[in-house]
Order: sequence, then C-alpha cells, then structure tokens
Amino acid sequence: MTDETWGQVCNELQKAVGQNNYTTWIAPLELIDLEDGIASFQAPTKFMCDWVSRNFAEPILSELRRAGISAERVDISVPARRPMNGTANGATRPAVPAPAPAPAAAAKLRRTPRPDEPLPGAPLDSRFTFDSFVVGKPNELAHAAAKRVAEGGPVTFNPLFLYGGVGLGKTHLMHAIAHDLQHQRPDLRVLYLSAEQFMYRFVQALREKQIMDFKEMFRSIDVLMVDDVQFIAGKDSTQEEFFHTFNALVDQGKQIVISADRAPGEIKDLEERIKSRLSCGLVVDLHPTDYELRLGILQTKTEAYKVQYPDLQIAPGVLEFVAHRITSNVRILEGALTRLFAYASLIGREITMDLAQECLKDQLRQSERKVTVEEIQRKVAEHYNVRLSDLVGPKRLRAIARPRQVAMFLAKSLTTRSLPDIGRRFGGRDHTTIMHGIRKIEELRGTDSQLAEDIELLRRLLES
Ligand SMILES: Nc1ncnc2c1ncn2[C@@H]1O[C@H](COP(=O)(O)OP(=O)(O)OP(=O)(O)O)[C@@H](O)[C@H]1O
Repeated sequence: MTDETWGQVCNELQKAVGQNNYTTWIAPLELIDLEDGIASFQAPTKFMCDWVSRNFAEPILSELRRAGISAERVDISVPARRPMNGTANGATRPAVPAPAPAPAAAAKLRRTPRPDEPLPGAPLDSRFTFDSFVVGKPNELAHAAAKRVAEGGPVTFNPLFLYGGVGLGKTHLMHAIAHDLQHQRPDLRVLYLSAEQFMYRFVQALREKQIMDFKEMFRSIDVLMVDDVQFIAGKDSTQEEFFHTFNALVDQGKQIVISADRAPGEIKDLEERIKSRLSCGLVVDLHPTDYELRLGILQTKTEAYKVQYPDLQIAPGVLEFVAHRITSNVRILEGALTRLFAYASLIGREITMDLAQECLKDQLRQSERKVTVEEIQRKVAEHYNVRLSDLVGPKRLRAIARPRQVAMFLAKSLTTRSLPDIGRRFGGRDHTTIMHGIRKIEELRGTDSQLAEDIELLRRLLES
C-alpha cells in the first residue's frame, strides 16, 4: 500500500471515529506491514495496543477494505523491548519477533509525552450528550450539576461526585460534560477514563519506569473525569497515586468529576482520607428511575427509532406498559425497546401490546417482583423502628398497628400472595383483617403525605 492510500484511509478513519478518537488512538499507530491479509501496526504502549485492538480494529479493517485493500485481520503489537532480567513474568513472546520500527518511529515512541500532547483517555460515546439525556425527578440534580461543570466556568464544587446504581446514566453524563467542553472550551485539556484504566496506566508507568511522565501527564489536565472509582478500593498503591493526583489538581483549581456505584463513605476498602476528599465537593445521587422518567426515555428513544423504521407503528399504551413493567435500569429499558423494534421490523407487524408481551417475555419475567412478605415485614419494622415480633403480633397500639397495615398493603401490592396467605404470615390473622388494613392505608394515603412518602420509599427500597 502506498503512503498516499494509507493517507486516504486515515482521512476516512478520522471521519468514521471522530477527530478526538482519531488523534488519541489512530494517529500514534505505525503501519508496519500488510501481507497475507494481515495489517500489522505498532502502538507506543501495551495499553494503547489493547485498547485499539478491542475498540478500533473493526473501523480500521472496514476503511482498508473500502480503499480496495484486502485485509482480514488487524494485528497490533508494541515494539519489542529488551527484557531487563530475562523474560518478563511468564509473558509469551511472539513466535516471530516484531519488526523493528523505522528510526523516526522509534524516536517518536521513546519521546517523553509533553503536556500539550493528546490525552490517552477512553473514547467518548458520541450518543451520550446532554441532548439525548432525559431529565426527570430522579436525576435532575445530577443533570444540573453536570451542566454547570460543562460550562467550563470557574470551579464551584470540587469534585463533582456522581453516584447511583447500575445503568442510571453516570457515564452518559460524564461523556456529555466532555463533549460540551470539547466544543465550548477547546483550550481545556479534558480527560475521561475509568478508574480501571487509571490503575492500568499507573501500573504500566511503574513497570516501564515512567512514573514521572505519568505524574506530569495527569497534572497537566484541566478537567479530570474518573468513572467507577470504587474499582480502586483495596488497591493500595493505586489509591495512593490517585490521592496525590487528586490533591495536585484540586490545589491548582482544576475540575474533577468522579462517579461510583455508591456514596464515598460507603465504598468499602477505600482509604478514609480519600473518602473525605471525595465528599468535599458536591455529592449527587442518581436515584432509581420512576415511571415518568422511564416513559420519557422510552418516548425519546422511540422518536429516534421512528426515523430508523419509518413504517413501524406502535400502538397506544405499549410504551406505558413497558415503562410500568421494566423497572430495573435504563440500560435494560433501552435493550427492551431495541428488541421490540428489531422484532417488529423483522416480522413486519405493528408493535401491539400482544407483540410486546410475546417479544419481551424474558425481560418481563426477570423484572417480576420477587419480594417476599417476610422481607416487607422486616423493612417496614426497620423503617418505623418497631420490633418484627410486634409487627406480626397481637398488639393494637397505633404506633404498631399503622406500620402493620402499611406492611399488609405492601404485601398485597408487591407480591402475588392471596389475602388468606398474607393473613397467615401476619400471625394467623383473618383475611378480612388484612383487607381492612389495606383499605385503611389506601384511604389515608390520599390525605397523609408523610404516609404516602413512607410507602413510596419502602416500595423503592424493596424493589431495588
Ligand atoms: N436519563 C437518561 N436519558 C437517556 N438515556 C439514559 C438516561 N440514563 C441512562 N441512559 C442510558 O442508559 C444506558 C446506561 O447508562 P450509563 O452507561 O451512563 O450508566 P451508568 O450509570 O454509568 O452505569 P454503570 O455503572 O453500569 O456503568 C446508556 O445507554 C445511557 O445512554
């Protein structure tokens, strides 16, 4: 392949993967060879080699093919280094030594990274923008805080700590911040990476004796975003380095955004000093989705699908049904919608309620509540600070009777147990007593907002 053809392939790749990804991941590659359908490249580091192989091999192959080059496989390696003490720990060596890079390339690979070089973070998902993020009660604070950071103005809270369960939009918001900053403040050096990648790069820098480069690179960043920070818990030297990086950046007034699956204080095996540093800024919880947010997300994504499948009709009530029944997280909700559209387009039928039930039966079964009456009793007793034995016992004091009725109400609405069955689990009460308890709560819920809140909170706790 001529340099000119490779240049054209690069131009196309730039369009396909985006400027940022291209500069960070593709530009540093050195094309070494193209033989027997194998396109061989060298990458400056092992990390880069793994990342590009995993994420960019496909686009490279398809652009090569579009340029008329028959390529079956992309092979990326790092330049062979002379082992310091025999072979590296059990590492297998390639059967054929990797070709030596051209002198210019070798010089490039050994050069110490300078602060003005592109940052080796993780690629950003172009779909994760503020425009595509649906805002509702459970995520409005997180969204507002992320928007503030994305303006790139003076740092008002540091760090911004976003936490919440799986698939609730933490990564989406972080990518959205990075996209906006790239657009509005191209002068800022923004780095997004997962805590796992932070560790990987740190360990690699230690191994390659490039720890000063590592420190210098991380301290040159204006906005650092680290996803899933719980990953570094229990990893002592990574935590130590993270702590120093964090402090150095905060001292320089640089913005930090962190995400985790739980609040800083609740991350097990994370050093106390890190917990307290992480709690210093704004800590925001992404709550589990509620019905309105799920419906909003489904409606927004359906609009996009209608462009893709203009002939498909969706019957009234289907989105409401899905929003009602699939409550686990947004990733699963999105998966259900994708499946629905793909299925309907394959069989060429309107998306009706029947079709949705048929097509999503596995997802619906999985999300069926499996909460037990005993669990409900335990949680209610905890919440109202009464003894479990009292909750199911005979005492008639209001302070116990009311929580008992709440537990009966939740048992009826969250399980499939019959009234006599529930009665048996409440100390052998008659089914009419259970019915009376449920009615009482239904009635009070309309007038007593505290009670309504308690029930909503308990329901969420039990369903999460
Ligand atoms: N409010 C929202 N509006 C639109 N899409 C959303 C919203 N919340 C989440 N999503 C989508 O749900 C999927 C999962 O979100 P994301 O990857 O950000 O979750 P996460 O909180 O980082 O979870 P994890 O901890 O598992 O990585 C993504 O496709 C994302 O675009």
